[in-house]
Amino acid sequence: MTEVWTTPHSPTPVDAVVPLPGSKSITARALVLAALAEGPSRVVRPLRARDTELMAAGLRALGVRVEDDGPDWRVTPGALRGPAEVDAGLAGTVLRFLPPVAALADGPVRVDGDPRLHERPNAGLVAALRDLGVRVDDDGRGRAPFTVHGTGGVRGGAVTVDASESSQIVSGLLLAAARFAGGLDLALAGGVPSMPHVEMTVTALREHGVDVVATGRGWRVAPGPVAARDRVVEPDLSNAAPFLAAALVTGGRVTVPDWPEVTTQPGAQLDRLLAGMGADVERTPGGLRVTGTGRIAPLVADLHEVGELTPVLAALCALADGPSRLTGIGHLRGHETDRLQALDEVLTAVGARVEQLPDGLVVTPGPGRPALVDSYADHRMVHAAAVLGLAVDGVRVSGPEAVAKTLPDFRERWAGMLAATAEVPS
Ligand SMILES: O=C(O)C1=C[C@@H](OP(=O)(O)O)[C@@H](O)[C@H](O)C1
Ligand SMILES: C=C(OP(=O)(O)O)C(=O)O
Repeated sequence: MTEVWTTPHSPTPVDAVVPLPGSKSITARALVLAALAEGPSRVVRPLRARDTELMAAGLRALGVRVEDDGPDWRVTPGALRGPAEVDAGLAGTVLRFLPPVAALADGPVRVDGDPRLHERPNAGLVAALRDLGVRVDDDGRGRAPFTVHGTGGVRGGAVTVDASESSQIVSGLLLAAARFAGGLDLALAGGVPSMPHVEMTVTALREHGVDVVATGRGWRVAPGPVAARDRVVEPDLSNAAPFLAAALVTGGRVTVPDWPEVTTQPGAQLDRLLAGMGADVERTPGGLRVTGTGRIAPLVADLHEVGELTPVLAALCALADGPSRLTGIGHLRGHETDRLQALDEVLTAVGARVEQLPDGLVVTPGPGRPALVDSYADHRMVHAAAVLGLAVDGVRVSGPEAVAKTLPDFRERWAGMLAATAEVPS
């Protein structure tokens, strides 16, 4: 039977400190680079959630030792081997980061996952691997399931890549590129969304001693060793979005500790975006503090670079005091679900008016009404429903367990944030 979560309604202002576990994106890169490195290393304070556990399991299937060390991971690289099966679940990171690693293995590696994974775009990655001399058997559209026929090495060299549907195609190729015989000279065939995530990849590579330069057309990675390096993972700033949004919705205050001073995480842009929607945003010694002012201003923004923040921002837009326009996010149709369609359905169900654009959404708030909405197996749609439920009594969401993808105890943390509110003396 499908589980249904009645999201808590909170007419009182929240006042909470909400620590968050590690970044999904940084954990994924740390695991892959540790697996390709010259020697053993540790990933400290990694995210332990479905996506990152699948990444660890996928690397183990390829012959890498990834062992628990308390909450941390100890990674010992080994000869990459096939035949192997990689379960990518619904993780774009596993789908796009492991095939280039699999190409270095000495046998066939089959990549499969959830039914929705079969719909996630990947043609640019498969075409690039083929251009680099790797044999890949696929459905003709580059989508999972497919088999990468590793031969123990990749020629590498120059390649032009279509990454217009996902930046992860670029990141996946760059992460493994130092281990290609000729390195990689990657030129983009067109635009690429989520540039901060590509910068995160480039930064991580440099931290592992890899020589990577921007060329104007793309990036060039020199062949060479990947240095082993212990890495401490920053908190996941994208997962901070619903909690910080709660401060705006309730006119309260939420602090996320350990907010990094400098980071490539796209969630860092929440300070600017939430301030633009009317919040007071301060960096304090205790972390990033967002205080609601009682007003939620509409948002007109191009979210091309920070697409994964869209579900929570769109939920805020449905509660704002005027129409919002979010653009640059056509690629969200290929995320965990078609997020533009899903947001249209959910926001409409709770009373907003939504117009879908080819690359975005126009959201016009309306009187809130209770609704049963779907999670679409998408963690961030559950976050969006939770934000809506603070303001609109009676928002229920079916399939809330989707949060396991990046924040398995989301509901407990959400309840904890609201309980902290109740403890505040009046
Ligand atoms: O590299 C990464 O870790 C990610 C890149 C982005 O993917 P897209 O470029 O496909 O949007 C982002 O949405 C995803 O959540 C994580
Ligand atoms: C798009 C997302 O995930 P994935 O890494 O599976 O693409 C996301 O977490 O918002």
